[in-house]
Amino acid sequence: MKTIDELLAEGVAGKRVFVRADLNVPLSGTTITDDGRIRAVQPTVEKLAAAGAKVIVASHLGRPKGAPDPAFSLAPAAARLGELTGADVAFATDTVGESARATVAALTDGRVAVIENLRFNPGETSKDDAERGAFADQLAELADVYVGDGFGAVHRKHASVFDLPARLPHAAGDLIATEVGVLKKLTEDVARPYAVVLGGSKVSDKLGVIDHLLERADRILIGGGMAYTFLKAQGHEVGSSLLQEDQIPAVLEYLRRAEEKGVEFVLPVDVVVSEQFPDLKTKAPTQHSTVPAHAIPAGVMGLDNGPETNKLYASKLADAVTVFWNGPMGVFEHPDYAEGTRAVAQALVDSSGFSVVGGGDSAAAVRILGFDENAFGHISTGGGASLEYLEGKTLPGLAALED
Ligand SMILES: Nc1ncnc2c1ncn2[C@@H]1O[C@H](COP(=O)(O)OP(=O)(O)O)[C@@H](O)[C@H]1O
Ligand SMILES: O=C(OP(=O)(O)O)[C@H](O)COP(=O)(O)O
Repeated sequence: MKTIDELLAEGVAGKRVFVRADLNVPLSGTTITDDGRIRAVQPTVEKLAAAGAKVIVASHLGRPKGAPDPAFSLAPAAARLGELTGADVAFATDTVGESARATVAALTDGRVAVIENLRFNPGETSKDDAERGAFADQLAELADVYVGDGFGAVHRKHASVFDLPARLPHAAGDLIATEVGVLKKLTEDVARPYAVVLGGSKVSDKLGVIDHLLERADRILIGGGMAYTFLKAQGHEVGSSLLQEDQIPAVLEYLRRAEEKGVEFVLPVDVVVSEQFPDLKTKAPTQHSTVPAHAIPAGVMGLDNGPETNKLYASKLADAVTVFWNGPMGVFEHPDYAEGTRAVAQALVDSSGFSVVGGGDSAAAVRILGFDENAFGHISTGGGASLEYLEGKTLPGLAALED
């Protein structure tokens, strides 16, 4: 992979450089609740701008349905990038249309523009190679050089991640280089016990990693929205909790193999439940209670690990020498459901082992809950991306930068 410094040595002054970032930041309305992913790509953007490039920053945000949707606009992220870099950042209100073309044409050397959410175009995420390729062709017209630095999205075979770098001279940005450098160590000989904590809500995306973890980890702790498919598989009712019913046979197989291999599987023993999903905008206090994980009443949903689970998980992490954690333990965005996530973060801070926290929301959670980033071994901007990297899968966005 060509590094950004090698690219700079070749000279980028006056060139239009397309930076595929991951600016998929958590928002409350139009307010960014954690800007970590923007800060993470800032060094690459600033290096290119300082070298006189015309920098075009592109990203997805959320999962819009292939059409413009103001709720998923990148405008707040563009404004924040401007504040962080202390320079004007132009914003194009489309991705490959008139606004993008005019915005890029107006860029002078050393200036930066952000184009609108790539996923407003159906070609970005299409499974059809030709449709993705056609969108990549349009993106390629905007730029002379491609820099891949959206680590959080490198596991996606999307037009801007996979097809576009094949059409332009390309290099990897500093963020990708750092992320791969740290995660690579976890694929080599890890210091044991090696514990992995999995939670969050992208259950169908992430359950598959357990297949691999059964060969690597000593302990697997499951929480957050991931836990209920396991509890259901064990025969417990889970009310209206997040559930991936079609994965129950796979989960049963994971539990069986874990026992066979002596991998310790740890599930919540109690959970915090409520009849309704909380309002994350007003954060209004909710009616909630703690129940045993094997006795979740009908009509309620599990929204956090309970206090007994928090103690149990802290004890399982206390002597772990290597820990990888992806996915919050609850709906941490609301104070009534943040304790499980806080407890895992605190356990990692208290432990002397090496901990990697990965994922847009997990990384945001530790910062929003007030933990010092430096208390963790590494905070990765990618959840799904880091899990798939650890699995040893070929990541489209890294493979595309190889040659
Ligand atoms: N029990 C739960 N039910 C529903 N959502 C949950 C639950 N626990 C955690 N979540 C949600 O999971 C989201 C993060 O999941 P995910 O995207 O998989 O993590 P990451 O971005 O760290 O990879 C958070 O927004 C959080 O509110
Ligand atoms: O937030 C992201 O991934 P993550 O939640 O696994 O960290 C990335 O921006 C990828 O987003 P996607 O899972 O909608 O493709």
